[in-house]
Amino acid sequence: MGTVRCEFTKNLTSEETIYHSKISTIGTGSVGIACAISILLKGLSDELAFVDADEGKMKGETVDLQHGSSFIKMPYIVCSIDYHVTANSNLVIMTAVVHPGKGETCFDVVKRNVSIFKLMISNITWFSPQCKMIVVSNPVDILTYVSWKLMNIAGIPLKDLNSDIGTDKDPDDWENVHREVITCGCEMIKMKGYTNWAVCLSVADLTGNILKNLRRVHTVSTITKGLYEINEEVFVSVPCILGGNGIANHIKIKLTPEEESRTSFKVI
Ligand SMILES: NC(=O)c1ccc[n+]([C@@H]2O[C@H](COP(=O)([O-])OP(=O)(O)OC[C@H]3O[C@@H](n4cnc5c(N)ncnc54)[C@H](O)[C@@H]3O)[C@@H](O)[C@H]2O)c1
Repeated sequence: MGTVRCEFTKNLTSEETIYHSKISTIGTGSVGIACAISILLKGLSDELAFVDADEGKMKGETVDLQHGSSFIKMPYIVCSIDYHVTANSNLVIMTAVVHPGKGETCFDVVKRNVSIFKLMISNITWFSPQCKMIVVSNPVDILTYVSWKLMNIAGIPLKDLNSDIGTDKDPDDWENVHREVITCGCEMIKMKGYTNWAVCLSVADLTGNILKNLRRVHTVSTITKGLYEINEEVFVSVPCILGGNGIANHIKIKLTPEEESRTSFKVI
């Protein structure tokens, strides 16, 4: 008498599974798990791997997801504190972060996060030298600003309808939108302690563009040395063409002298 499996089916082909779009998420906190769910619900991955330093939490999240895997039609969800589990990923999403300990200054925490980041990068590239990476961990970039003259609805520039848009003279006070973009993250953190859904749904959108090589335009934070008179290696959110090779092109926006002056800053 053979195993139940042998009695139940007759095997015709190799059982070895070939995966086509493996995604790994480093960090299984509120952002890592929301990214995973957003990606799974879009059916973008056929293998998902998690790495986190907190083994108990990581295993708990993984088993919880595995229990629901029949509803998302993606059975292969694995985890480990060791990066070998990420081997041959097409895409790796970095969400790991450490928070300030008692008496730690902001600079202490930044230093610790930089060391973690370096370790993550070396491990990820060792096991998946060809992968693309999306970094969600903060600080993502040091500067976000709106370029009003390019804002349009159905191709009609809002600046043509209201030449004072975004200025002190604007009767509609559109500058308030700019202020809200800058402050809404902090407001949400005051309300729920963290933010995750909007950013992770956006990460899933970027993931689809990369895995399907859609070459769509997204505003993402990228190195901008040489653009807009920026002479240092700083990351700034600018519109980019995103495809299978990651960021393929910057879109060169024509800035007014006033907008360009906002890009001049000192790197400390
Ligand atoms: N870009 C955005 O718009 C945006 C939005 C929300 C959050 N974030 C950022 O995303 C990051 C994650 O946020 P979160 O709410 O998920 O935090 P979290 O504290 O819930 O999760 C972080 C996870 O990282 C893990 N971790 C810590 N050190 C690690 C290491 N060395 N190796 C592997 N895992 C490690 C922790 O165990 C934890 O599970 C933060 O930097 C946050 O500021 C960015």
